[in-house]
Amino acid sequence: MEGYLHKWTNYLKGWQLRYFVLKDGILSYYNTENDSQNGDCKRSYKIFMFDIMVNKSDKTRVDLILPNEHNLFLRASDYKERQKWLVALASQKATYPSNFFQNTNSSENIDALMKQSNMGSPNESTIGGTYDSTYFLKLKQSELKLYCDLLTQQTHDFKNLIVDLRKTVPADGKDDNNLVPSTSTSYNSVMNETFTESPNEIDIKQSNQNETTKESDDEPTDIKKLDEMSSNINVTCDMLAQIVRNLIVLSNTSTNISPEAVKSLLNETEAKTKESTDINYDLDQYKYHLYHPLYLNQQLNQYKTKSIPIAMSSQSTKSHNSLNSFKISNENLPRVEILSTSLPTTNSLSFLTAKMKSIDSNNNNNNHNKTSINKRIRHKIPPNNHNHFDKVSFISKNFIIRNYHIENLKETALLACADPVAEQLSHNSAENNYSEKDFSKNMIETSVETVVVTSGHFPSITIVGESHKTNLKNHDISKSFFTIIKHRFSDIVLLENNGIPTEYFLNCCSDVFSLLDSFGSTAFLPVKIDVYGNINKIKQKYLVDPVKYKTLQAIIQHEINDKTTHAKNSATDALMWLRRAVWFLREFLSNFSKSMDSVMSECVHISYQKTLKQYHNFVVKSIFSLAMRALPSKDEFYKRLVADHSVYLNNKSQFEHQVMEEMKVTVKGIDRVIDLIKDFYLKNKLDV
Ligand SMILES: CCCCCCCCCCCCC/C=C/[C@@H](O)[C@H](CO[C@@H]1O[C@H](CO)[C@@H](O)[C@H](O)[C@H]1O)NC(=O)CCCCCCCCCCCCCCCCC
Repeated sequence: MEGYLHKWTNYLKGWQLRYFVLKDGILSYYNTENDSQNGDCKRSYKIFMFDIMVNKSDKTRVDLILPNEHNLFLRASDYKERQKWLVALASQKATYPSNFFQNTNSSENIDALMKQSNMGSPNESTIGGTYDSTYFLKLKQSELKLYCDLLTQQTHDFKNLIVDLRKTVPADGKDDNNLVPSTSTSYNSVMNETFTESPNEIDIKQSNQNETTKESDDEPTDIKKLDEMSSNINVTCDMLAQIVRNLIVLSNTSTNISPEAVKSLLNETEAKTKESTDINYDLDQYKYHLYHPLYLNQQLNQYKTKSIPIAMSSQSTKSHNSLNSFKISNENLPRVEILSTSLPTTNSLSFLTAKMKSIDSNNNNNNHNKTSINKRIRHKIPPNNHNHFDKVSFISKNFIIRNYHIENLKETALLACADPVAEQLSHNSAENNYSEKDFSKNMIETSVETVVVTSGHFPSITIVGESHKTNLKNHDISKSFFTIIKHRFSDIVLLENNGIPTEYFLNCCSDVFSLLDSFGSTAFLPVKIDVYGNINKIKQKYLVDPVKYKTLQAIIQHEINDKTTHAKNSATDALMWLRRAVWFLREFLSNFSKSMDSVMSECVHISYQKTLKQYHNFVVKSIFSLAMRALPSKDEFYKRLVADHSVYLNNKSQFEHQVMEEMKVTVKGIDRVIDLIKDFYLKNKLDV
């Protein structure tokens, strides 16, 4: 959904008209509609962070409340428009819950995609297994809350209106107390307040005329208004009843619900959501800001200093050591926002966490320390680097963490270095006088350096993540999808007895299949649902006991011992299908990277025939045909794989060579794991 809304700025500037776009859980605003088309975004917010409130006195207002932080007050052109935004916001909040943003592709992602597909093309989500009912519960709960609030407000208004009407026209219908002239203003003000979309419809002049004329002329307007109001209440009640029915169904359902049930749940409210949320499964750059590493990078390149928050709280650093163990939290504190194409390394995050803790405890114990940190740092910031500062986020009472995208890494690194050389460089950078050599030397030495810097009111911590740039080989034309994804099959480190690390393997799958998102067509949705459904099933199992299930083989062995390999939603079944998907991918990459002249559709066809086709009935085969028709062209495909389009356009063949090499490396990495899985399955007489 998108459109103009007034946004409260401050007492000086008041309400300002801005163009808002709500999509994929992100509310972004622009100065004008034109700016939205050019991607000139003023700011973006993740909707899950806000409480959506209906304003009690202004029926055109939606208040987005972020406790202890920035609130967003919006005003629609009229009541109906406000209602549409409310429903759209609430629906998006439920569709994109906080942990949706955690990984490049989380399981919630699938649910959201599934929901979108239901809206766009109802039949497409009915393939594959079952879905987790938690998502739908959350969705319905959120809807329930919104409609309860609305109903309360509407009935309250209704009651006020009746009370006011009673005062205006006494029970016997005569204005014995001659109240009409004096109360008409109050009556009108209530009506105006209640029906803000058409305040002028109440004719004040008319109401001041003699009683006979007034009563006969005003009555239809009153009744019209009362009708309108009661029908609004009716709609809200219907919605509520529907949601309650959904909730009853959900509460009687096991944790998994069938695609049919999903369909009926969504179809019931389809009319409402379709109209209000206007979700298309088209490419949306803001979505990629959040979870697609390649697109994130592209956007950052494009918008330089625009902020793209990826929020994670640092709750679980102790027990796990990968980035995925950082959970998004709905609470405001503590939270770390990382604004970087290259997410900080595990080391840097642990370092940061430790640093935060020590700074916090220092601050709590000793105010003097806080002051000295501020002082020490202030003079280190080159003045002209302020504009590189991105979005801020509280991580503790006193501190904010900022990170910088890769384009600013030079400045970041320079700013972040605490040693004398760095300080010297920092000064140089202010004059744009540093050399690349100095910089790279410095980068290596200080790649996880942390320093406290100040900007504005708050002291902040800057961490410098590992630069992917430094990973690039000399001949690399541009970063590709393969260099940017965080988990690569080729990087899998096998554990004892050739154990495949569960978490890393699942992350590899998530990352690599995320490219499908960029294809943009709903035709790939069944594939995504299937793949991520299986990833999720295994993940669920893994999360029960990450230590016990640290390898894929351990999970399957456990099911073998428990004789649950054939149970519904078993990890054994999920891994079998996931392996088949990866096998298909492997074949495709292998075929594609054989020659510069390879044809996309041929490669897909051959790979399909060799791998998946044998397991598919005619329905699934027809889905395959559908996906084939939506295949991107080869050129498009390469564009999806390149971080910097302009570099690609000037060096097409070099980039294509680079990608082909990277594909070959990926194929080798995949081979290692899918062979091990196959061996394990065969050894245990499991279907593979
Ligand atoms: C270049 C892009 C080409 C894309 C072409 C995609 C063609 C795939 C067509 C197949 C559609 C399959 C849809 C779903 C089918 C399911 O019915 C089937 C069975 O599901 C399983 O059912 C079990 C119950 O019976 C259930 O327990 C289990 O959980 C469930 O999985 N599933 C499958 O057949 C698996 C299909 C996987 C398809 C993977 C395709 C991956 C395409 C990847 C392309 C990535 C892009 C290239 C990236 C290159 C850069 C790194």
